[in-house]
Amino acid sequence: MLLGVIADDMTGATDVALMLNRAGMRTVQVIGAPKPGAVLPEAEAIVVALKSRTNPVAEAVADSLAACEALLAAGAKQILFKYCSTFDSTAQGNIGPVADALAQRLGARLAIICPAFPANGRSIYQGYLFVGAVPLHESSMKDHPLTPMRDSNLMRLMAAQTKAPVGHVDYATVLAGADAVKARFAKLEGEGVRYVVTDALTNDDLLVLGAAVDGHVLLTGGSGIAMGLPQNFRKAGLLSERTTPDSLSAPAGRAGIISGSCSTATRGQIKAAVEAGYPALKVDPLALVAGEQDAAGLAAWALAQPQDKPFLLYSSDDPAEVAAIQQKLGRDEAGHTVEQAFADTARLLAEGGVSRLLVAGGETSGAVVQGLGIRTLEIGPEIDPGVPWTRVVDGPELVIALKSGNFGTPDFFLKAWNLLR
Ligand SMILES: Nc1ncnc2c1ncn2[C@@H]1O[C@H](COP(=O)(O)OP(=O)(O)O)[C@@H](O)[C@H]1O
Ligand SMILES: O=C(O)[C@@H](O)C(=O)COP(=O)(O)O
Repeated sequence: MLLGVIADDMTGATDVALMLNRAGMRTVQVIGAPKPGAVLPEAEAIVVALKSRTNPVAEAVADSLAACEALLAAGAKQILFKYCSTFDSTAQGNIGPVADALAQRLGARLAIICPAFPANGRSIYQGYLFVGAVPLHESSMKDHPLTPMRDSNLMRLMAAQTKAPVGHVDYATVLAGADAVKARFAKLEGEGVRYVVTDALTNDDLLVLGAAVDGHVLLTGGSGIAMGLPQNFRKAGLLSERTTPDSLSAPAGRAGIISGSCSTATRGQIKAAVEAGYPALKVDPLALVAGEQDAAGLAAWALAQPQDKPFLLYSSDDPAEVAAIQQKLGRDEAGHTVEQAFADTARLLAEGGVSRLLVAGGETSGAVVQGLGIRTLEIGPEIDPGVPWTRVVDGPELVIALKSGNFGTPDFFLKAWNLLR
C-alpha cells in the first residue's frame, strides 16, 4: 500500500479511485471509517469513502482521523484528503477542520489545496476556482441544496475554515515546472504558511504539481491532483504494471436509476432519460414526510415496470422548488428524508433482483451505499470523467455507478449500460 485517500463523500471517492486506477495504481474503495484493527484489502491505493462533507464538524474530524489511522496502519506513505472539485463546504467547514486535524496527526508543515479537475471544467487561476467559463460563485453551485458556494476565492474560502495561514502558488510558477513550485513551497513554509492554493488549468499542470508534492505527507484536493501521484511511486520503482478495464461483467438482473441530485447536469440527464421513454417516478419530499410516498411503494412501483428499459426514481428538482421544500421542511430535514427513503428503497430493490444500479448525487450515493450494506468496491471502466462503474466486492451482488451531481454528458443515463457485459 502506497497511497491512502480519505474522501469526504461517496461519489468523490469513486471519482478519485477511478483517477488513480487509470493512472496505473491498483485501487480499491472501502466504505466508512474502518474500525480500529480492521484489515484493509490488498491494493496500491486505498480510498476510504466517508460521508463527512456535510456531517457535524466533530464527526467529520473523528471519522477522517479514524480513516487516517487505518490507512497508516495499512502502510500508506502519503495521505490525500479528497474533497469536491467545487470545494463544497460551509463557512464552518468541513474542509478546514478536517485538514487541520490531519495535518496535526501527520506532522504536515505544508499541504496543497488543489480542487482543479480540467476534464470536468474545474480550473484555478489566481486562486479563484472556475467551473467551466464562470467563477464558482456564478455557477450552479451557488444554489446547491446543502453547500451553496457563494465565493470563488480559495484562499478566502479556506481562511474562513482554519486559523492556519493560507498562501498561493501562482500560474507562472506552475508553468515554470516542478522545481520552481517546490522552491515556492519551501519559501511559503519558511514564512509559516500551512495551506497553499495552487493554480492549475490543465492536466499538464496537475502532473507538474504531482511531481512537486512528492514526499508531502498530506495533500488536499479534488481527484485531479491524484493524476500526478502514481508517477512518483513509479519512479521509485514501487508500482506494478496494470491496465484499466474497458467493460465490466454484471450479474443478471434488472437495471435502475436513483437520483437525489438536484444539480444542473443531473436534471439534464433525467430529461434525456424521460424523453427516451424510461419509466420514471418523481419522489416528493413533502409526500414522504406526509407518508403518501414511502420506500416500499417506490420499490414496488420500480419492480412492476417493464424490464426492457431501466426505471428511474428521482427527487431531483430545480432550485426554486428545492428552496420551497427546504422552507417547509428545513434544509437538513428535506435532505435526510429523501436520503433515507432512497437508502431503504435501494435495499428493497436489491432484494427484488436489481443488480445494475446508477445513483446520482454524492449524499444520495452515500445513503444508498449505506442502505445496501456495501463495504468494498472494485473500480471498473470509466463512463465519463470522474464516474466509473464499480463492482460490489463485499455486500450484495451488484454493479453500481455513483455519479457526482455535476458530472456526465446529457446522455449519461442512456449510455452507461453499454459498458456492461
Ligand atoms: N426535491 C428536493 N428538495 C430538497 N432537497 C432535495 C430534493 N431532492 C434531493 N434533495 C437533497 O439534496 C441533496 C443533494 O445532494 P447530493 O445527493 O450530494 O447531490 P449532488 O451530487 O448533485 O450534490 C441530498 O441531500 C438530497 O437528499
Ligand atoms: O470532485 C468532484 O467534483 C466530485 O468527485 C465530488 O466530490 C462530487 O460530489 P457531489 O457533486 O456531491 O456528487
